[in-house]
Amino acid sequence: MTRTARGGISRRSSSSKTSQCVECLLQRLLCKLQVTDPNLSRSHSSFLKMTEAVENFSLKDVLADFKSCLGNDNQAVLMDYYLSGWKGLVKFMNSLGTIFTFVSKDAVAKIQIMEGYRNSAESDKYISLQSMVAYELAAKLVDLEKRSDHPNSGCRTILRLHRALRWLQLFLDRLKTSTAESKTSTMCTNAYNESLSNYHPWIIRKTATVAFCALPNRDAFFDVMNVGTSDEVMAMLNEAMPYVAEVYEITQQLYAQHNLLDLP
Ligand SMILES: CCCCCCCCCCCCC/C=C/[C@@H](O)[C@H](COP(=O)(O)O)NC(=O)CCCCCCCCCCCCCCC
Repeated sequence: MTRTARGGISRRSSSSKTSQCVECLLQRLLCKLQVTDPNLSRSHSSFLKMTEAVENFSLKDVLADFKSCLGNDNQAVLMDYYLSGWKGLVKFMNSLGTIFTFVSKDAVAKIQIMEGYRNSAESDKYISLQSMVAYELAAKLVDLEKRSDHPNSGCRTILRLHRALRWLQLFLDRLKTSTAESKTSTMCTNAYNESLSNYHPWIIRKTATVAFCALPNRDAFFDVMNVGTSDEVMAMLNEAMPYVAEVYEITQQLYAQHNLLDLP
């Protein structure tokens, strides 16, 4: 199935009245959540309370993990730093409120699968994404056509995170060039539509799109990043984003080279 077919117009246009009804329900659910759960409020002051829970957390450290991923030669992507970066992102996402739990749960499950490999007897085979691909392919541990004997191979699990990393890259790129008036929900939705949504079924796409509406505004978002002033956030993003982009590109090439970009 091609990207276009998965996220395509045909699927969207075929879902007429039913889709509108479900969308309506999701919208109502979201409105209700925003009224009853103060954590979901978009107001700056209530969002600041959330930052208390993640006091010592800075997005700067998270993005630094993606720099460390590249090691010294910038060729291999080191697994432990990659997973550490993801764990930090999950922590950040959890601070955004319960509405994002369905996203973080899935990311956590995937991180745990990979940590399981890193703590197994084959730990050294999973030291980098490159060694993982070489090992799993040679040992025939990857379901290439259909999920069956190896439903949670490292290759397919990392592919899901890799696709999500593209969303992150596009979202942070937008944030980097945003102005005080820019809406985080719009930036997030556009980044999602250009990337991850192409791999998600209709119901996940709709739920994700509704959840994005609960994102805090840009200033509050910057506060929870815990990096400093807007200018400092921008400077940090300018410095860190090339590393995220490089990790993405190296992984993309690795998967393309081995025909692994469509793993079921
Ligand atoms: C900032 C707001 C966070 C928005 C997150 C955007 C991503 C939305 C993705 C919705 C995923 C829904 C959950 C289910 C996914 C799975 O079906 C699906 C396929 O897996 P399967 O083949 O095993 O079934 N899984 C995936 O595609 C992997 C999704 C992993 C999502 C991780 C997103 C982490 C976002 C980190 C946020 C940090 C933001 C920092 C910005 C300053």
